[in-house]
Amino acid sequence: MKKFISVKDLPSIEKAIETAFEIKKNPYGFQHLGKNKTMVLVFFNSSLRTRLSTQKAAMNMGMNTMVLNVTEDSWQLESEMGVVMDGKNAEHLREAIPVIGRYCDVIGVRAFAKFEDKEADYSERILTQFVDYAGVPVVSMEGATRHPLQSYADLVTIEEYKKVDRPKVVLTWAPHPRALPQAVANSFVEWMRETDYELVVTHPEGYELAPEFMGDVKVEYDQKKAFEGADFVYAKNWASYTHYGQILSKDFGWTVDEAKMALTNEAKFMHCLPVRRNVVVTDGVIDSPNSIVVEEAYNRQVTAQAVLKMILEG
Ligand SMILES: NCCC[C@H](NC(=O)CCC(=O)O)C(=O)O
Ligand SMILES: NC(=O)OP(=O)(O)O
Repeated sequence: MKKFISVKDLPSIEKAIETAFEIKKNPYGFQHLGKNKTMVLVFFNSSLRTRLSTQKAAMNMGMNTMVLNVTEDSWQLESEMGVVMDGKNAEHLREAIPVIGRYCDVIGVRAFAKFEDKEADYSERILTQFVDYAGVPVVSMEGATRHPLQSYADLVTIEEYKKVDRPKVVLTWAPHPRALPQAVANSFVEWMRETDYELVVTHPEGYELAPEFMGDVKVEYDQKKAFEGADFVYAKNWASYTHYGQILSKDFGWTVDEAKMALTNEAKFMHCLPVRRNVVVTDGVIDSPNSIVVEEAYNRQVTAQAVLKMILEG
């Protein structure tokens, strides 16, 4: 595997699941692959899980890791081509990326949607430059439109907990005080479409995801109806795609609570984290035995390691 930006980069979904379970059983069995190799993790945005799980994954593979936080104490990096750089940005990605690439064997990069320009976000302006100029494989640690490491962990988590071959998986929008990217939701849909699960997406009107991600996936605007018989409930907030980056609703009627979970087939509750308690989900649901958010987060380490294995094997 030469890069990991979307589900399309995998050899196959079956092989990805198989590799993840192989790693989960034997996390230290592949250290020879990463010996004397280095991964640089570049963060344009905050992180807890991705930062730690990806570093741990690289270490388990025998690799060294370095982390670059593009924040106020590093050079601010320009991503737009052809600009007169007389503002705050001291260095262009066009130089910075190949320089980073010379210091390592794999680059991980996190660059969220900025919500300033839909075209810049949906063309993955930053991530694409990394892929084009790094000279080494690039792993997305959440781009503007996708979060493939998250979705891979979500898939493996569902595979571990499913009680039927074709579980009903519900992606539900939930309220949030801030405008969050569509990346986790887009990616979740993209990965679920590669399976034969029954996928239902529920959200208020105006929160439709980009058609290239949704395809013919069913939208059920009645959240309670969507929850009926669900085996997995995956909650996430995202800002509007059509009214790009706007918050159209903060309706707590969409919070995932015990009454709605009672409509499901004893569904497991999932969220990528970090989560706003009693806004996105009630304490009662996230603290219940059906909440699998911590194991889901642990699987971030497992699947990051599986990605590195597939990359290091070429
Ligand atoms: N990688 C997991 C989610 C990251 C990001 N969440 C956030 O920014 C939450 C921040 C807050 O709750 O203030 C998102 O939704 O894409
Ligand atoms: N789920 C996830 O990506 O978490 P972080 O934003 O903390 O990395």
